Amino acid sequence: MGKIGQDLELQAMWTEACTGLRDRIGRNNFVTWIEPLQLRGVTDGVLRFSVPTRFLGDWVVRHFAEAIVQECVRAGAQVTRLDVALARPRTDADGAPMARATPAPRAGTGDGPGAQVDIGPDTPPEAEADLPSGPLDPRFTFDNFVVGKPNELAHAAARRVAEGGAITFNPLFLYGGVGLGKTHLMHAIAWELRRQQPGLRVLYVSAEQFMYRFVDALRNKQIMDFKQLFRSVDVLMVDDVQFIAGKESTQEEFFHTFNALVDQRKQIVISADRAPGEIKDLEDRITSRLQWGLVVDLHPTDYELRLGILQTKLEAFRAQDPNVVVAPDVLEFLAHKITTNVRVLEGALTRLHAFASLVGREITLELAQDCLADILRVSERRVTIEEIQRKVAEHYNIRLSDMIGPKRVRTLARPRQVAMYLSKELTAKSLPDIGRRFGGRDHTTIIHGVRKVEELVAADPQLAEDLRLLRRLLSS
Ligand SMILES: Nc1ncnc2c1ncn2[C@@H]1O[C@H](COP(=O)(O)OP(=O)(O)OP(=O)(O)O)[C@@H](O)[C@H]1O
Repeated sequence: MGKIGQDLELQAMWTEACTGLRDRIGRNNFVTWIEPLQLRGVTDGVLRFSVPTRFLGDWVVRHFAEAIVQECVRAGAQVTRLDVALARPRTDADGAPMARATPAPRAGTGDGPGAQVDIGPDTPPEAEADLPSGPLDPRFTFDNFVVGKPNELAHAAARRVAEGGAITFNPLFLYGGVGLGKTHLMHAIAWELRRQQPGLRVLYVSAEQFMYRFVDALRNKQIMDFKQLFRSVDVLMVDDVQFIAGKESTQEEFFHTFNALVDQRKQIVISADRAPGEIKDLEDRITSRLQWGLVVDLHPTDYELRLGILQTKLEAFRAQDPNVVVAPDVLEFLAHKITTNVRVLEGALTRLHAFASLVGREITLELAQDCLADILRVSERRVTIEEIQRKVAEHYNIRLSDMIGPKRVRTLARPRQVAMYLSKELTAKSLPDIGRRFGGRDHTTIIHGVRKVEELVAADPQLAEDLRLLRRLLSS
């Protein structure tokens, strides 16, 4: 048979094998991994493919070699293994075989039939040379992280991951309200891993960056580079994962990235503002994967932790400028008053420090109250609906998801109404806003809930006591 006849026969065989492969490994895998392969020929029982990237070649050999060989045999080819080489410009215009890459072929790690990857000169791909990680804040280290009861478990888990030893949980999922130290802990892990193992490929991105890079890659037809980058890291850290909720393609890509890394036993660290099960519009399969490892909650700060953070910060300021003197009762006062989040607490101290440097005298309680009047005013009424829901759920021993969910049984409905009532009383949110935070309920449901509690409380001393206790907890 002439060359053209052989080429046609080869093409027909490959088309048939592809049909089998699509059924066997699923459309997504097929489009991602098999479509970019170019069958160059068959020599001595070896299927020879060219691949656009080294990563794709490695991946195909590791995951699909057996399937490819079997489907080709089924389609009539007499082959026992495959060989992939990086695509190179052809050596002449009429399609002579492409030049083989220079170094000796490396044995593939593939399962099943023998496979070889010939991946060209031994230059690291871009992903290995320079990982485009999101910027890490130099202040966000373990040394600067103050540990207290509300965050001790999250801190211990982060430390464990930062040791970089055998993976004990994957992923580590850190969640908590605004400004409670999630990003700080993520950066601390990345710093520590980089310090201890400089060769480790640690990639930290916010979920937003993940999405924009994905969209960019799609637009610029560089999706394989994108996959290569995210699947070739040793540790992947994604901050604020709730951002991808409702964004279908990004979720899909995140899902595959996640699976690929877990398959390779690479560590993943995720943060979010709430527990996996409470992130609305996140696909179930992602929610369940996020729960595979260790899910840890950063609780709202308590007085002792806030005081500890203030003392640590003040020490840092004083190391730079020993003339700054802040009376001890000022820190206690701030730790009592500013309960919203650590970011606000830090902001208050920074302002005091700037003020003290300017006026050149000790910061007394009076001066602090003056200087921080606006922050203190806001703090006094800054309780969030999420905090209220969490505290009320804890108090009545129900799950937070049930507080927001649709079930109407009395044991859930009453705590829900209490939380609605407190949300109305302690926050400045409108009724429709509150409704949205309670699983998208209508504002009339909130009015009903508030009235119900008002009605009951007059006759039910236990409920009155519950409300008193909850108010105290929420304002401390
Ligand atoms: N335990 C802590 N010790 C020292 N600093 C802390 C601690 N917790 C939080 N901070 C500081 O509070 C600020 C806010 O923390 P961070 O940015 O980590 O919050 P976050 O939980 O990621 O919030 P967001 O949801 O807004 O992203 C940072 O400056 C961080 O250093």
